[in-house]
Amino acid sequence: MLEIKGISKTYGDRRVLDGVSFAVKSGCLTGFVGANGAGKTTTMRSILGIVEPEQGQVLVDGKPIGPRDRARFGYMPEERGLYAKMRILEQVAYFGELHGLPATKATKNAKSLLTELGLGERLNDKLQDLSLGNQQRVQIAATLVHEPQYLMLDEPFSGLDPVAVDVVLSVLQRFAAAGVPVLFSSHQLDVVERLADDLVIIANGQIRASGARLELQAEHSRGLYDITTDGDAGWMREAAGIEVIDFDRGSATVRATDEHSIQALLREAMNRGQVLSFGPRIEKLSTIYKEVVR
Ligand SMILES: Nc1ncnc2c1ncn2[C@@H]1O[C@H](COP(=O)(O)OP(=O)(O)OP(=O)(O)O)[C@@H](O)[C@H]1O
Repeated sequence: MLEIKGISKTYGDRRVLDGVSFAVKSGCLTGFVGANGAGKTTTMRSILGIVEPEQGQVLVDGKPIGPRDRARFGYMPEERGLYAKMRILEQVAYFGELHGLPATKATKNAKSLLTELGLGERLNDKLQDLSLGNQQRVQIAATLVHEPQYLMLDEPFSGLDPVAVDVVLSVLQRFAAAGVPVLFSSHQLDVVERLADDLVIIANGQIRASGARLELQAEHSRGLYDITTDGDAGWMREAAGIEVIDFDRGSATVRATDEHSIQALLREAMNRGQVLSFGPRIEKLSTIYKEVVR
């Protein structure tokens, strides 16, 4: 497990990280979400020791992180740094060797990762001859080639088509399943909602929410229901203990103050006509995000 405890960083008179604390659990994909400039990259750089925070510490399995731990990290920075004219297999293997792998092992890992990422037919192509999405896959292979035991990726899914997102996801899940803590930042909330086991939401250098995604969604969905009737649902606005959040003719999203109010609403709806569908609503991450960063 990777723990970030009370990290603060100031540039000039701007505090860009303010007591940032969260954990990245082994075996989990943790999505790191925040607006531009919220502090995601600075947090990742602090974990890696590229940025020196004034306060706070990073713990690896309960102990302060050291250079040996950092050598076992895989980090994919926001600024991609590959060689345009180098063949991709050679290039990924080279990154493996830079991390201390023997040449044969580096080539073996590079080949199997690139193949897993769907580039098995392109091993001898130069990077510059690949589409941007495929170049991104190569960058991911270069991040993973030395079999890192901790993973941090800045926007690994940006610019990928839906099939590529799934390919990269399955590779990251394989690492997570082997016990690797995986932290990835993303602006694509729909992608994070689908992929992340845990969530960390940062705004203005402060952590606004963190923990299991499903728990966070359940917490923000308490008392929320979707109901569709065959008539006009306008009467629900007057129902006791009910707040209508959204409304479109026969359909409404409501928040009930208690169990009794929602049961009464359902009975009344059935008295008035047909209830076509009814069920608890799980709040979307994009809505929760807007609520917690406000
Ligand atoms: N070396 C630096 N000197 C001065 N300010 C910096 C430096 N690095 C980052 N900042 C500032 O710190 C804040 C946080 O930046 P950071 O790159 O961590 O945000 P981010 O969440 O990664 O944003 P994005 O989603 O746009 O990548 C920003 O206001 C940025 O301008």
